[in-house]
Amino acid sequence: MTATVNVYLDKQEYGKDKVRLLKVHKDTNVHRVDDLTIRCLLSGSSFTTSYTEASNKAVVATDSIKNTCYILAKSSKVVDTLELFAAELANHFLNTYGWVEGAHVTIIRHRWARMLIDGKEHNHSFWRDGDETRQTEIFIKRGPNCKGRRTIDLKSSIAGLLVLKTTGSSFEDFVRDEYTTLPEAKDRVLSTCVDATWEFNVPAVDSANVLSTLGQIPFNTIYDSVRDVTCDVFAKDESASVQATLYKMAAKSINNWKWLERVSYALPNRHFFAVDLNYFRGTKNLQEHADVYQPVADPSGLITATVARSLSARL
Ligand SMILES: O=c1[nH]c(=O)c2[nH]c(=O)[nH]c2[nH]1
Repeated sequence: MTATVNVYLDKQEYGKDKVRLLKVHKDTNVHRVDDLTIRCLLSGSSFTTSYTEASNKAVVATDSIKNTCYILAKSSKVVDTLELFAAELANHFLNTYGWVEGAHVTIIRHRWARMLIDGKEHNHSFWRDGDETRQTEIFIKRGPNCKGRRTIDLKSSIAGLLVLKTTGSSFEDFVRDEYTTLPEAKDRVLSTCVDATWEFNVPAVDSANVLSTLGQIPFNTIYDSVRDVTCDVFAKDESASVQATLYKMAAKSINNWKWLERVSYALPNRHFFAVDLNYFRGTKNLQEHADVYQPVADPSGLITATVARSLSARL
């Protein structure tokens, strides 16, 4: 006889993923678009029996969750501010279904840049100018003791911003031992695909005040600013390493915005190695002679860090 192992449901969340939606803002004849991919996940102890006892009594169908995304996109005035639209969605599920304890919404916004036609920005034609996306993730929970309170975890990010600089980057003075083959580089190509995430400091609020509290945060300006800082520091820093440049980027955005608690970066170091052409008539292409490089897709370095506001800076 096999012994029965005691198990329990440790965690659960369910909902709809990859809800695709294009909102066209037609308030003037200069149309704007928000091309979104949405994930809405619900959680709470009432859903336990759907896993453990095959009871669907509490289950809001994921199909209804998908429909809700479209219905709110129709009525919402804030689709163009991802954080607020995500909050509207999460709030809707908590307000509509009293047994939902947590609503977790992630939205990805895909890029559409306005076309330049005859030298002018076109009113209603767009092109995809890169794979970079803007994202936000909000998790609103009913207060554990006070059901009318809401705690809000909110972070936003830029993913897939591909950048490259051809000088102003070195990597020297690292550990040299029997495992080392990498030469010191006084001047190298630096390229990375930026993932940057900034976490907001949002106080717990009454359910009625979720949207008005969040409405005070200039989310779109913060997004533009973090993106600008990322590019500005990348371009201007005389980089000693990806680590050192990353830290400057993150620290600058925390300094710029009182709302930001933590800023994280994940920066793959997409290597470009100077090709040794010495075999061909002694051609010089290493160190200060380098101008022909081989991009190496794999493996890449991966440098990650989170920089947080220190307690003294909060006072
Ligand atoms: O900026 C860098 N950081 C590293 O840790 C590292 N390691 C390496 O091989 N090249 C680099 N570059």
